[in-house]
Amino acid sequence: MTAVDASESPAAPAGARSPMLRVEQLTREFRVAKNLSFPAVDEVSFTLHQGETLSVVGESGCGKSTLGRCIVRGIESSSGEVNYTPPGGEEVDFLKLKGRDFKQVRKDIQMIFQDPFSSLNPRHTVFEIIAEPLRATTNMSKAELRGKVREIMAKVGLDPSHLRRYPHSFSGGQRQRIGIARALVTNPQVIVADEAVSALDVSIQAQIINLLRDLQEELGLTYLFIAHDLSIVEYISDRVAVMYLGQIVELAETSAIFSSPRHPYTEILLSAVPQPDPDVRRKRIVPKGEVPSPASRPPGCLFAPRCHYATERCHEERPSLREVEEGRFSACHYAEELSLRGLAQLSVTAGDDDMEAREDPAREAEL
Ligand SMILES: Nc1ncnc2c1ncn2[C@@H]1O[C@H](COP(=O)(O)OP(=O)(O)OP(=O)(O)O)[C@@H](O)[C@H]1O
Repeated sequence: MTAVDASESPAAPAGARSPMLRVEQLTREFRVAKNLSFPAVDEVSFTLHQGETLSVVGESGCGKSTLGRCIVRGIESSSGEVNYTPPGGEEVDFLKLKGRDFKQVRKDIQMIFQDPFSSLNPRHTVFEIIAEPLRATTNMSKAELRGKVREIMAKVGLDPSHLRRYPHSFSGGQRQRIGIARALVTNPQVIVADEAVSALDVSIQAQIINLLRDLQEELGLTYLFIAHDLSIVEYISDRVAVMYLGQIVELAETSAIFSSPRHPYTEILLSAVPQPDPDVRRKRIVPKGEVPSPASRPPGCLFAPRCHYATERCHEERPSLREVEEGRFSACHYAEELSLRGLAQLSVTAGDDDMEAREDPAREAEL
């Protein structure tokens, strides 16, 4: 388990914006057999600041969606806190709220889902879909609801006169705009966007990403952006959290993550990102072995069985997520040594041999 003291919860560097969502030791276990459960989200702690975009990345199954759904209370958490500070208000633990207090904060924390095809009820009109969160959290009259829905449709680039249409008459991009309108209709502060563009064509992805950025600027939104496309993440994020087997293994500002990762898993993820410059290509680092089953977790560092740099210590002692530099957090015993290498040293010009890192004796000797 990652042991993160609440006082060292990963936060942005000093001078950054005020904390809006403080996630503390959030855990969600799933039962896979009668006496066997595993933490899909494992004592995750981080702070989301007002107006920032924090992206959560990691390979399929690492717990990104479960984390997002726990934060918006789409599913119950097993333990932990989601402390929310409304603008000008007092911090509350969203997970503990009930009744009117719950509804009040529910309006402020909304989610955009991945698939605009399956997440919209095909039997409901656009009006019914977008108005639903308002119906659940307010007592607005039908006329008020209609006015609000029209207003938000226009804001996300939909024609307000289409509010009686059904989802099937819209394209993928337009459907995602409907999903965004539904998330925005309650005037939220925090949006959890779970793979919000990955089901869309590339040209449409750019439009939706730019819409999200424009809305953030106009409305002062705070985003938790769950994604696996690192090119989009680099473009959209202020900070990036890297997840592996339910835990955050690295968290830092975007430029720091992309220029000099401080965790071997981040290094591997980045080595797979296509380079825009055809004369420069990165060595693709191939992790050892398979992703371990989430239910059979190794005793030491969770990544050690696949890590090219793992030592005996890594197999025995679980590293906690610690601040290795101001605003930079890594759960690697050797994070400081990694900083000396980083991906800059892995860049090679086209034509060089594309070796796996484990075959490079010089790299192995560095540890
Ligand atoms: N309802 C469930 N019951 C049991 N296990 C689940 C359930 N939902 C998710 N899991 C498991 O929890 C782990 C995390 O899943 P999750 O969907 O959060 O990962 P992810 O990183 O979002 O993956 P993807 O990018 O593929 O959506 C996986 O091992 C998944 O199989």
